[in-house]
Amino acid sequence: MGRRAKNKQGDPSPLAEVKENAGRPSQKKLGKRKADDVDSANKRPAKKVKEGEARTDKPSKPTAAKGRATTASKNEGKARPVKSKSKKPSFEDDAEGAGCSEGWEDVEDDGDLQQHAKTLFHEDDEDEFVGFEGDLNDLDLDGADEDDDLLRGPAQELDLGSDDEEEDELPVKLKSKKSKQADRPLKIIPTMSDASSGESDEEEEDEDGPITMKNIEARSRALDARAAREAELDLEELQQAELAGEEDGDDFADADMDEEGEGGEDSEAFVLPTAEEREEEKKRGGPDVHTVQRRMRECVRVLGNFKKLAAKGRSRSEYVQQLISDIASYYGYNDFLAEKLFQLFPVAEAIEFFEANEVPRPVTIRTNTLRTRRRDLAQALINRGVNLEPIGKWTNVGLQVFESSVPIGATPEYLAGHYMLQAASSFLPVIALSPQPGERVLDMASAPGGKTTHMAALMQNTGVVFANDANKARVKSLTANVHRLGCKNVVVCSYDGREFPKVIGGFDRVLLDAPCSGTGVISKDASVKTNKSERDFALLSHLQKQLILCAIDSVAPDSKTGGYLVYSTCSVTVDENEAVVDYALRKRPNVKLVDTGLEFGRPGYTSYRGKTFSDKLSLTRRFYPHVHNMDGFYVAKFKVEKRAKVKGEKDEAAGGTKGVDADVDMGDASPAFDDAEDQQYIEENNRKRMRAKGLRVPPRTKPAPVAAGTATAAA
Ligand SMILES: C[S@@+](CC[C@H](N)C(=O)[O-])C[C@H]1O[C@@H](n2cnc3c(N)ncnc32)[C@H](O)[C@@H]1O
Repeated sequence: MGRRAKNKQGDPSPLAEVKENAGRPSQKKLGKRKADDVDSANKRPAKKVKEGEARTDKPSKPTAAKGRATTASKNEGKARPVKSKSKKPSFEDDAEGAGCSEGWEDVEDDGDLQQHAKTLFHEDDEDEFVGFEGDLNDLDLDGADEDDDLLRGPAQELDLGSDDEEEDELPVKLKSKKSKQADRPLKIIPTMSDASSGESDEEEEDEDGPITMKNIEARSRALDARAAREAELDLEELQQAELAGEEDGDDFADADMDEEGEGGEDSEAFVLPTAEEREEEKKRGGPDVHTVQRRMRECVRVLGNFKKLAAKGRSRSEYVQQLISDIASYYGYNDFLAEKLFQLFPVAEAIEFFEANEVPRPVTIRTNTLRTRRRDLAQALINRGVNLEPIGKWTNVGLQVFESSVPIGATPEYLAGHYMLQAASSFLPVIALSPQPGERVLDMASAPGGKTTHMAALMQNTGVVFANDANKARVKSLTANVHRLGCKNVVVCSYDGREFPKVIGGFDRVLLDAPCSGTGVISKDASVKTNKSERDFALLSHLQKQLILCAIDSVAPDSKTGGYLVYSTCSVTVDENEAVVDYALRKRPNVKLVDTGLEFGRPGYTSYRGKTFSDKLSLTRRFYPHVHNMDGFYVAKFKVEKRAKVKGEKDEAAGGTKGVDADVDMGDASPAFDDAEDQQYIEENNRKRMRAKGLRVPPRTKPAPVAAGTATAAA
C-alpha cells in the first residue's frame, strides 16, 4: 500500500550536536538522552524536553503519524526552498561493463544482473561535476541576482569576529534571520510549545485569501501552529490512554517475549486479527489507512506493556507480526526489509526510525578548505540569500543550509569549488580516519569523491590519495570533483577493490566506504524500501567481507604516522556492518578495533539475535536518522599491526608484495576468504551467468547462500 510513504514531508529539523551515553540505552535512557542532549542542543524549552521523553518512552507513534500527516499536508504545495543535489547517480554502461556490476565477480556479461546490480548498491549521491575552474571574479552574476531579488528575504547578518580566530572556534557567528526550519523541533511531532513563539496572534490571522509574498510566512506559521495543536491533543489523548499501563513500568526492551496478557480495558476494544484474517484482508486489497494507523498504535501500546494489555490467548509474536505487516504497508516496504529493519530497535523506537525515513535530512555542505574558509564561504552564500548555520561543534567545515533563494548546487562558489554538497554523515568516516599531511592514503571505493576531496583538504594537498572506484562511469564524476575542488594530491584509478594490494599497497591509511544496500539513506532513495531482497544482503555482505580483507592488507603495518583502516557504510543492517567487521577481526588477527574518535553515535552491536561478536565491536559507531538527524551510517576504525610470519610460509603469497610495494612486510597477508562460503557464491554467480546467456542451468549442488545476519536472525 505504502500510503504513508507517499505523503509529502515537512522540512528537516536542524542537525543537533548529540552526545550520547555509552552503551545501548534502554528506552528510558533514550528518552533522557534526547532530552538532555538533542533538545537542549536546540535550546528548546523544558516542556518540550518532557514531551520528547514521553514520546520516546511510549508507544506514541500513531499519534506521530497523525500529527505528521497533518504537518505534511500543510507543506503540500510549498516549494522546497533548497534545491538539493540528491539526484541518484547515473550508471551508464561503458566499455568496461555496466555501472556497479563492475564490483561483482563473474557477472559482467549478465545483462539482467547488471540491471539488478544498479539497484543493489547504494551509491552515495554526493557531488557531481559542473566543470568550472575559473576565478569567482570572472563570473557575471548580475542577472542571477536580479532574478532572485523578489524571492530573497532580509539578508542574514554575519558576525565575522576577528580574522585571526581559529576556524575550529567557530568564528562564524550567524545571527540569522529566524529560519522556520531552524525553529523546527528535532523530534518528528511538532507540539504546541515547539511552535509557540509569542506570535500567536499573527499566526491566527490572515488564514483566508490568496497566499502572497507578504503573508506567506504568517500563513505558514499559522499552519505550523495548527498542526502543533492537533499533535498536542493527540499526545494528550494517548498519554491518558497509557496511564493505566505506566504503573507497571515495563519498558519495551524488557518486556517478556511470549507472555500472554490479561487484556486491559483498552485492549478489549481492539481485536488483533488472526493470521488468516490478515491474509484475507490482504486479498481484499489491504485495510484502509486509518485501520492500519490504529492497529499500529494499538500493537505498539500492547507490546509496550504486554503482560497487562495483551488480549488473552494471544502471543507477543502475533502482535509483532501484525505490526511488521502494517509497517510494511503503511510505509511502503517489502515485508522482508520491514522485518529486518524493525528487528534493529525496540518496538517504539522502530516506529521512530521508519518515520524518520519519511523526512528529508538537512541539506549540508562541506567547506573546501583548499579554496576558502568557512566564514568566508558562509558570508558569500548569505550575501546570495542563503540561510545557513554551522552544523555543530563536531565539524569545523560543515554548514547546514536552511533555505536558499538560489540553487545551492549551482552558485558561483559551488562552481568554483568552494564547497561540496555533502551529507553530514559522510564527514564522519574521514574525521575518524584523520589522514595527515604527507601521508599515502587509499580511498578504495571513492566515487563520486566526497570523502576523497575531504581527505585531500585535510592533507593540505600534500602526500597522495589514491582514489579508486570500480565503476568507470562514476570515476568520471570523481575526477571532475577532484578538479573542481582543486585537489592536486589525488591519483584516480579504477580497479575492483579486491585487486588491492596487488595493484598497490603499503598505505598509511585506507578508507573503505563500502558499496552497500543504502538502508541508511531511505529518505533520499525510497526505492531501497522495495528493491532489496534477502539475497541482495547476502551478496553485499560477501563482497564487503572480501573488500575489507583487501583493505586491511593494503595498510602498511609499519607506517610511522598511521597504519589505520576505516570501514564505513550508509546502511544500518548488521550483516553489512558488525558481521563484516567481526569477520575481518577473525580473519586478520593482526588488526584490532580502536576508538573512532567521533564524539557521538551509538556503539555497534556486540551481539545480535543470537550471534555474538567481539566485545570490541562496541568501539564502532552507528548513526541513525531518528536519533542524530543524519543519514543512517556506520563507522569502524582498525589499527593494523605487523603479522607474525607463519613458519614455512611463502612470501609471494602476499597479494601486494610485488611491484612498488615489495618492501612492505605483508606476512601471510594473502586474501584468505572463507573458501567453503565462497564456493557457494561462485556457483550461484555461474548459474546466473549461464541463465543470462540462455544456457541450461544444472541443478544446485548446495542450497543458495544465505546472509550471515539473516542466518543469525533465524538462530
Ligand atoms: C558508497 S559509494 C562510495 C562513495 C564515496 N566514498 C564518496 O564519498 O563519494 C560505494 C562505491 O563503491 C564502488 N564499488 C562497488 N563495487 C566495488 C568494488 N568491487 N571495488 C571498488 N569499488 C566498488 C561503487 O561504484 C561506488 O562508487
